[in-house]
Amino acid sequence: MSSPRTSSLNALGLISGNGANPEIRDLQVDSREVGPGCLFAAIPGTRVHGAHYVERALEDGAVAVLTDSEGASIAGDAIRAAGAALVVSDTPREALARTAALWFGGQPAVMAAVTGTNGKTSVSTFVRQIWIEMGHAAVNLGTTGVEGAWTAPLAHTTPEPITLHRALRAAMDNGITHAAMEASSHGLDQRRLDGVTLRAAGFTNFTQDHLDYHETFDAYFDAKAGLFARVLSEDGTAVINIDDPKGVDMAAIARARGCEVLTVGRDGGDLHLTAQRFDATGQDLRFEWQGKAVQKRLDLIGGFQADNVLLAAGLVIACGGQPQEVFDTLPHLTTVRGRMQLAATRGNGAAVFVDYAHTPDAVATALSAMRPHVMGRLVAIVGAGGDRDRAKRPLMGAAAMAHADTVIVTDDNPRSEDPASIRAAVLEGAPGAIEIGDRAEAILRGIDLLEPGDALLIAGKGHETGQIVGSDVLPFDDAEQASMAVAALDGRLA
Ligand SMILES: CC(=O)N[C@H]1[C@@H](OP(=O)(O)OP(=O)(O)OC[C@H]2O[C@@H](n3ccc(=O)[nH]c3=O)[C@H](O)[C@@H]2O)O[C@H](CO)[C@@H](O)[C@@H]1O[C@H](C)C(=O)N[C@@H](C)C(=O)N[C@H](CCC(=O)O)C(=O)O
Ligand SMILES: Nc1ncnc2c1ncn2[C@@H]1O[C@H](COP(=O)(O)OP(=O)(O)OP(=O)(O)O)[C@@H](O)[C@H]1O
Ligand SMILES: N[C@H](CCC[C@H](N)C(=O)O)C(=O)O
Ligand SMILES: [Mg+2]
Repeated sequence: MSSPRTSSLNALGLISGNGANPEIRDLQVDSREVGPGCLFAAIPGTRVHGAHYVERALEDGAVAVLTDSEGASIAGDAIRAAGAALVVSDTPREALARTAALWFGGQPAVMAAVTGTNGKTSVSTFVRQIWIEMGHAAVNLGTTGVEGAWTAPLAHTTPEPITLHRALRAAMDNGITHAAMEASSHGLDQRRLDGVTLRAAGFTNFTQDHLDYHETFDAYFDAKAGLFARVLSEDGTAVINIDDPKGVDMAAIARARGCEVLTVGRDGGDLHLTAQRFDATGQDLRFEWQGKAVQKRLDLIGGFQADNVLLAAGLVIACGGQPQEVFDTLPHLTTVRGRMQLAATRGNGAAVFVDYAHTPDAVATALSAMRPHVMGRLVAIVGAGGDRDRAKRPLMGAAAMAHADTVIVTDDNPRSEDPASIRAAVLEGAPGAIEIGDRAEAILRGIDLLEPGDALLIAGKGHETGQIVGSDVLPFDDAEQASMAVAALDGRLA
């Protein structure tokens, strides 16, 4: 991966209060990673101010520190005593994002980002699939890592700017011309993608999640709105699901800045879904593009995937794709890993799906989306993550009870919390549900319940390959467990 080996502080757009302009050899946001010639970004965190680690960074060779006024008052003396440069910014996270963009000096030429409570991974994956079908070298970047014509693992949905721009530069160096990325609310709030140049930005929907971090719905909305109010430039296009009332607000925010807006929806819009017909393997869609009817096959389970696919098509069009060519790719789209993924089928024909629903709205959406594809009973396995929004737990239980015939409550990444108390919170909203803490056993029991025509949705972990208990990550893959359970049960019955 190529990036500049050195740059001066000023060439990175940063000015030191003492006029120093040292040669910069690396950027770091964590003092533990700092080495000689490094610019250390000492930013205020949720637990501690990074400025408390400046002395350690200076000892390890930092030659410049980017921070805010609070950081300057904590560490200014040490920085001056070491003769290092001190750059003070009111918005140090944004300054870091712009510095990282300049440092790595390149990204795929055509980029789109998508935000919303649910559907970001799905939409960005469909955008990538459409681009690839159209012959472009494309990737999507987010919860499932960098996927497509070039791949790399990522630890976060929207990585912090240094990791993000390193990945974008590496993608570009590997010939990638098109990239679709997820903009998480944490990422937007922390300005992680403020250095990315976007042709288009998309909005899926807005419901409850992450209130542990944002605290109020207003703060959560404002974080997401940052994509249209700040990150998308004025010559970019906002592609908005206007069925969600918050989409109408997002469109107004984008329009007020002079951005073009392309609307998508069932109630109307430039790209307007007018009819859907479901069968066992997918659905037929009828939609209108600027008033002209189009009909296409979609080999995807779940009515909501049509909303995601049309939003993706809108983003590709907003990035310059020719609409008819874009629509012709839709029958070739394939399941997004861990999203309404058919994981196994029992000998009696009953189907087992794995899905990443981990919010109340997603649980309701995923289960109700399965109904038209299922003739018999619908069984759901749900759980909620530890160290995450506690308020969503009973609501997830209630959503499962409202939309499935049988509900099993199990564990999903308890992290540092007591798994039994997380289950108890989910069960508050799901009285009468079956409680089975061990996820493998829950899957086995769920599959054992299936009769001909029934279906099971295993919600919450999707593509994940581990169960996080304490600080350990124990190997666990819902799809693999489902296949093993089907083999064990049908083998026994045969
Ligand atoms: C809650 C949250 O988002 N935290 C992010 C935040 O860390 P923080 O504010 O808690 O950091 P802190 O511990 O207070 O430390 C403050 C600063 O001191 C620095 N430090 C700390 C210790 C040390 O020894 N030396 C040092 O320099 C830290 O690097 C940090 O810059 O800033 C850090 C640096 O940018 C991020 O790495 C970190 O993400 C953590 C790892 C995280 O897990 N975030 C999750 C919740 C997240 O972002 N998830 C979203 C959404 C997922 C979804 O949509 O479902 C995602 O985009 O992945
Ligand atoms: N348009 C949608 N409306 C409602 N629910 C959806 C929609 N798209 C996906 N979902 C549900 O949300 C789950 C997660 O989807 P996806 O991974 O695409 O969302 P995400 O926004 O990327 O999530 P994360 O915040 O974890 O990154 C899916 O498995 C499905 O259950
Ligand atoms: N990436 C999201 C979703 C995780 C889904 C679920 N498996 C959980 O652990 O809560 C998060 O970290 O909140
Ligand atoms: Mg995602």
